[in-house]
Amino acid sequence: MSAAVSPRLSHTPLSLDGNPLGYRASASTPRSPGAPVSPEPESAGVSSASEEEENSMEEDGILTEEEVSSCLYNLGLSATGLEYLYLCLSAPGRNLTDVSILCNYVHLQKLELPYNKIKDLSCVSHMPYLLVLDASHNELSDFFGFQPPKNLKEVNLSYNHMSEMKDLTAFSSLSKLNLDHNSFREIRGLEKCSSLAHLSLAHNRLSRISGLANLPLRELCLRGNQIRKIENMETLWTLQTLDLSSNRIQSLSGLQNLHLLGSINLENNQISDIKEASHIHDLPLLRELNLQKNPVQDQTDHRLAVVFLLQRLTSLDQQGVTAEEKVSAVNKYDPPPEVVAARDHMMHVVYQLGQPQVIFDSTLPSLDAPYPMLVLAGPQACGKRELAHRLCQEFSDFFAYGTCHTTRSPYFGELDGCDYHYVTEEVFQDMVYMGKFIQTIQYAGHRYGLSREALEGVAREGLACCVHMELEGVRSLKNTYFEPRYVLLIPTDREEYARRLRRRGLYSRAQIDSAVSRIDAYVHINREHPGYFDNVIPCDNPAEAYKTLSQVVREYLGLEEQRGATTDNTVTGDSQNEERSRDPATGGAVGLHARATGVTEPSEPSSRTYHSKLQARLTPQKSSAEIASMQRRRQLAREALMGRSPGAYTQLPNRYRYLHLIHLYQLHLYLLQLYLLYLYLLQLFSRVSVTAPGSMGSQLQQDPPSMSSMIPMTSDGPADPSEDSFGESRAGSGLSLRSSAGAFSLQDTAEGLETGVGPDVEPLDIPGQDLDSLRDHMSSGHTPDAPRPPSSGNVLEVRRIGSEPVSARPGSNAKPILPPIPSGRKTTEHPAPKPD
Ligand SMILES: Nc1ncnc2c1ncn2[C@@H]1O[C@H](COP(=O)(O)OP(=O)(O)OP(=O)(O)O)[C@@H](O)[C@H]1O
Repeated sequence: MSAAVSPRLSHTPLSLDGNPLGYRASASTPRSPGAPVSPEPESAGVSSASEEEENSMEEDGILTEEEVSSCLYNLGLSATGLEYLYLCLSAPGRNLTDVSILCNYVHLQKLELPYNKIKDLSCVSHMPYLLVLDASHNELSDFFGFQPPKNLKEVNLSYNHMSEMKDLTAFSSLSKLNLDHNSFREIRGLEKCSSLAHLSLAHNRLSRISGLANLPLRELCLRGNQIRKIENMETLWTLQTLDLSSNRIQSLSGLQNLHLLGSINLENNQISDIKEASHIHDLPLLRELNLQKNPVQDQTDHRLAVVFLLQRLTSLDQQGVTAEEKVSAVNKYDPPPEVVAARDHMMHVVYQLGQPQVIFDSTLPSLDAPYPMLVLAGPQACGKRELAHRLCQEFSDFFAYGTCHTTRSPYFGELDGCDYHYVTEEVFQDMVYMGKFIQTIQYAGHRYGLSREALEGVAREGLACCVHMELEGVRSLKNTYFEPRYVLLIPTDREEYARRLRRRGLYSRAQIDSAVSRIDAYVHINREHPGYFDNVIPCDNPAEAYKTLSQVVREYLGLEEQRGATTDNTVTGDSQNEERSRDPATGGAVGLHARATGVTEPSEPSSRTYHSKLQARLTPQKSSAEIASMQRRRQLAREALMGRSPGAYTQLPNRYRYLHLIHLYQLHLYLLQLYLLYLYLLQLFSRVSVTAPGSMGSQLQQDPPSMSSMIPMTSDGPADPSEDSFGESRAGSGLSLRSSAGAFSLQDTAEGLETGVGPDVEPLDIPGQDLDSLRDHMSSGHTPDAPRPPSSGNVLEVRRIGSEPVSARPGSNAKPILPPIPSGRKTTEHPAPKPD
C-alpha cells in the first residue's frame, strides 16, 4: 500500500504507488461499484481519459465514475479474499467538491483526496475496509464527519477548517492522526484511542496540553501553538519524539518522567535559563535537543553548558555534538581532579612568568636536585597540622613549617603567621595574579595556598619545608618541579574521625559528612596509584601517628642509623627475620604490600631492617642528591673566590637562566683552575726560596704543609675520621652537612677539581675585596690558609669544623645546605677512614 502520493503525479500512480503488476482500471471499462475486475495489461493511450473530459469534470467539482476509474490503483484481493479489486483511490488536486460517488466503492482500503475543495466526507461511512484516509488541504469543517470504518488506521485531515474535536472512541484502531493547520483550541475525544501512536496538532490554536492522558503516543507534534507550559504529559510513558517548537514555553519541567524520549524540539520558545536542562537530565535515551531561537542562546557558552548537563546528546540545535565538546564541557563545569590540579599549576606558572624572573633560593641548592620538602597529606582535621608543627619542633635542624595562606578566618587559638597567613579574598586573589603561589585549592568555601615566599623563607634558612595539605593540593604540587616526600595521614576509624570533627565544634553536619566521605578519595588514590604517597600512616591516635611519622622521618634523614645501631644488632641477630628480609619475594613483598594497601607497619622491625639493609646495599656510595649538593657547594665556593654572588644574574629571563649558569660554571671552573695553579706555584716558589737546595726534593715530596689544618677538628681534637674534611658524614649526610656548613679548604677544592670526586668544598664567605687581601697575604710568602692578622671584616677566614655553623651563604645571600631528604638511605657500615 502506498504511504503517500504526490498529488501532481497521481495521474500516473502505478509506478509510484506500488502496483507491481502495472495494471489499472480502464476509464472506458464501466463496472459496478466495487465490482471485481479482471486485470488487464496497461496499454499506452488507454490509461488516461481525454483531457477535455477531465477538465469538464473538474470544473463542476463532481467526481464522476469515469474519473474514479482513472484514479483507482493497486489491484489486489478484497478484504474477504474472494475477488480482485482496486484497493486504492487517489484523486489529489482536482478541485473536487462532491465525492459522493465513492459511496459505491465499498472495498477501498486507501483513499487519497488531498488538495480539493471537499466539505463532506460522509462517503467514507460506506467504506468499512478503509485503512488510510488522506483528506488534507480541503474545506472540511466537520471533524470525522463519517461513520467509523472499523479498521481505520491513518487519517490526515490537516489543512482544513475544523475547530472542534469530537469523541473518537469508535476509532479504536487509529494509530496515526494528523490534524495540523486547523483551528482546534483544545485536545479532546482521544481518550479511547488506545492505538494512537502518532498525533500531530501543529499550527492550531492550542493554549495548553490536555486530553492526552495514558495515550500510547510515540510521536507528538504540537508545533506552532500557544502553549506556555509543559503539562499533563506525565503518563505519556511511550513518547519518543516530542515537537513543541514555536510555542511560548519557558520551562522544561514536566518532561522528567518521559523516560523513552529520544528527541525534543523546543525551537523558538521562551526558555532563558540553562538550568532548565536539568529537568531532562535524567532522560536516559535523550539524544537530540533543539533549543534554537530561545533566549538561552544569548548566554555565553550555553552550548557547552547544555552539553555538560545532557551528556548523552548526540545532536544539539541540529548540530552534532562532538567528543571534544563533551570533554571541554566536563572540563569546564566539573573538571576531574587532575584537570583542576593542572589548571591550578598552569595558572600559577603563567602569573609567575609575568613577574620579574629571579633565581629562587629554593632552586639554588642544585639545578638537578629539587628543593627538599615534606608534605603531610590527609583529610581535614586528621591532625596533620599539629603533627607538622611537632615535627618541625623536634627536627628543627632539618625542617621548618611552611605557612600557607588562607582566606578563612582564624579559629580560636590560631595565630596569624604561625598556622596560616590569614588574608582576605581580595588579597589572596591579588597574590594569585602576582604569581606568588605555587599551588592553591578551594576547600569548604575558602581558599588555601602555598606561597613561593613561604617556601623561600624556609629555603633561606637552609631547611626543608614541611607543609600539610589536602589531596587537591598534592595533585597540584605534583605538577611542579618540586619532588616532596608525601606522607599520607589517614583515619582508619571513621566513627572516631567523625567524633573528632564534631568535638572541634567548628563544622556543620554536612561538612563533617563531606570530610568523612573524602577519606575514600585518599584510599582510592593510594590503592590505584601505588607510590603516590611515600608513606601512609594511620592517624586515629595522634600520639601513635606522631611516633610513626618521626620514625619515618628519621629513616628519610638517615638518623635512624646511629640510634638504631644496637637495635639493628638485635634485629639482625634474628636469622629468620634476616633471611626473610633478604628475600625480595617475601620481605620485599611486605614492604610493597604495606604501600599498596596503604598502611605502613612501622612496628614491623623485619621489614624496616630489610628495607634499610637493602637500600644500603643498593645505594651507591654517594646518592645523586649528595653529589648535587657537593657540586653546588663547589660552585658556591668558586663564586665566593671570584667575588661573585648570584645577584649578578638573578634577573635573567627564565629560559636563559640554566644556560647562563652552565656557562658561568664552566668559566668559573677554568678561572679557578688557573688561579689555583698560580697559587700552587706561588707556594712552591716561596718554599723553594726558603729551603736549602739539597732538601728541595724531599720537601716537594711531602704533603702540603697546610694539610693538618684541613683535617676537621672538633673542640676535643681531630674529628671523626668517618667524616670527610667538611664534616659530611657519609652515613648521614643531612645531619652532618648542616652542622658543617661553612667549612672550606682550598686544597680540597683543587683536589676535587682535579679528580672530580674529591672531598667536598663548603662555601667560604669571601667578599670581593678579600681576594686582594688574600693575594697580599700570599705574596708575602704565606700559604692561603696560614693565619693572618685580623682586620675589620676583610679577613679571609678559614673556618674549621667545629666552629659555629654559618647561617648565610658565602657572598651575598648564601645559605647552609640541606640536601634533598635522602631517599631512605641508610648504611650500616661507616665509610672507610681516609688515609692520613
Ligand atoms: N596550601 C594548601 N593546599 C592544599 N590544602 C591545604 C593547604 N593549606 C591547608 N590545606 C588543607 O585545607 C584543609 C582545611 O584547612 P583547615 O586549617 O581548616 O583544617 P584543619 O582543621 O586545620 O585540618 P588539619 O588539622 O588536618 O590540618 C586542611 O586539610 C589543610 O591541610
